[in-house]
Amino acid sequence: MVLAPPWTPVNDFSLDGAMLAVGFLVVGIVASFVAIRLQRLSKFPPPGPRGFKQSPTSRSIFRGRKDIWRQYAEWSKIYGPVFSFRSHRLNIVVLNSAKAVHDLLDIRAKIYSDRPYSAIIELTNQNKPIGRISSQDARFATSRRMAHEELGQKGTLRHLPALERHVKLLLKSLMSDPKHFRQHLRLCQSKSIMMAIYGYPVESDDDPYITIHGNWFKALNSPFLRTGAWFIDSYPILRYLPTWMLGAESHNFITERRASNGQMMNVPFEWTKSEIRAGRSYPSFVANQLSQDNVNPDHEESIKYVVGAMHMSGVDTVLSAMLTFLLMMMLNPEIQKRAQEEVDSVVGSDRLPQLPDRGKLPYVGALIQEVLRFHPPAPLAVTHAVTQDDYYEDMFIQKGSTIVPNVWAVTHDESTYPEPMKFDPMRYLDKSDQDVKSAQPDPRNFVFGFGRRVCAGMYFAEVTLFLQVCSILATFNISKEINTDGVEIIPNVDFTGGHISQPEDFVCRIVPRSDAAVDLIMWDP
Ligand code: HEM
Repeated sequence: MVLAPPWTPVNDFSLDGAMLAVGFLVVGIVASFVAIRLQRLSKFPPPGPRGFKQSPTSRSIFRGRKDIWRQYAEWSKIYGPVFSFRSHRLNIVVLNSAKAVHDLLDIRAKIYSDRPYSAIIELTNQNKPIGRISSQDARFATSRRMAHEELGQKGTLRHLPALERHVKLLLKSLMSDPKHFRQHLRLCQSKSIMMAIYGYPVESDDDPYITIHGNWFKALNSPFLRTGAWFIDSYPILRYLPTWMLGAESHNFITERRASNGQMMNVPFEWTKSEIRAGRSYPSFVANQLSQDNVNPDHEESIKYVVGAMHMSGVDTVLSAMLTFLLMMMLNPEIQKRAQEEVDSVVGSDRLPQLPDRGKLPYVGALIQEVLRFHPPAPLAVTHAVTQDDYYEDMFIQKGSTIVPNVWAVTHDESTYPEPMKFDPMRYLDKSDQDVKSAQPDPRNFVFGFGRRVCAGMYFAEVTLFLQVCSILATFNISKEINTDGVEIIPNVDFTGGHISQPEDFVCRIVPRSDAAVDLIMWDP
């Protein structure tokens, strides 16, 4: 006799079915729970100061601390080289190491070369110049090509005689009125930029274009324009409200900034057009581009926004490096002397340095690299944005995140640049033939930005820097100023905040090196 198992149900089929269904349900619930957990786990953003939201405290960080790059570098010691935080709805990812900036902004440039959308930038009409347009906009590639054509290596060389003339005038001003070196350096760079891009001859500090640019720059560096500082960048719908509803301070800022951007873009551009119509134009960037066939209104607008960005970016960046150069020469007389000896041995004393000397002056080249490393003119470069979801070392970086390259942290990373606060051009020179690897990475790979957004005026910047630095070394000694008690004034090594950071005001003595140097400065061929 075969006994049925005691647990055999009367109705086999329905009980099995019910149990199976319950089983599937349980497995399904567990599986989806695990899947959701796994997905959440795998979508962990880079670590960072969580709960750091836009609050009165964070507002003071964004708007208060001037050297925010140092704040970020301190956070990177806690959270790692890639950290993130939120400001309202903005995801902000800060990159603090050479590896991270290279891996993401150079190697993955295809998706990391956009600019973050910003309602405040749009409201202030700053969204059209090349520095702000999206990498996905059709005008981006043509604008970059145009900039390369006009102020790349070949294009810059066309302006060399004008650049040398402006440096000569700079030397004359430094000799006759050394105390106002900041104004003279600024004027020299403004002359060079305005001539190269608009063909406009800036005559003096009182020139109306110098004033327009000066006002524009002050606002650029205002804490108002710091990444994450604006509530409406997180809630762009608010940009449709009348601006007075954002408060009097914001309303005034937006109104003034809009007018200032308009002036920067339109006034010099219209001046060049009128010169062309009158048949008198220097072969500037604008004149060259407008003289091409088939320039339609769209193309004309692109030209206007490329040169506008070059004007905006090209003056105070170089000025920053030149001021850091003077400060470092004053504080490091032995480095100054060594550089002067190199210039003397290559250039001699009967002419000023010229561009072809550059390759024969390795120490001066290294000195300029060290100036750029010691204080990058744009310590946080310009923010990028990522155009699709991405992972980096298991961290999830959400599409649209704002990416902040902390250039200052990279150039002050002890593992790459030992004793980062020491000014030492020898970092880039091989100490001996056997010790080739001792040379540290060229900071120009970081300070001029990354990937498809790398500085569009890099070559022009390097040429103007070389001519100014080298000509000053050839003709002047820079030393500490003496106060009325006969005591040397030791300057603070301190820098302004903002997108483009420069040494805070300081004093120094700038004296011609010899009678021969005076003759050289005064001699007009
Ligand atoms: C020492 C001098 C300079 C430094 C350190 C510097 C640095 C930079 C940096 C960090 C960026 C952002 C790159 C990025 O987003 O990754 C940039 C962009 C730019 N720079 Fe420079 N710059 C200098 C001089 C100049 C000069 C002289 C010009 C013009 C003649 C210029 C024109 C531009 C333009 C147009 C952009 C925007 C490029 C874009 O968004 O596609 N810069 N620069």
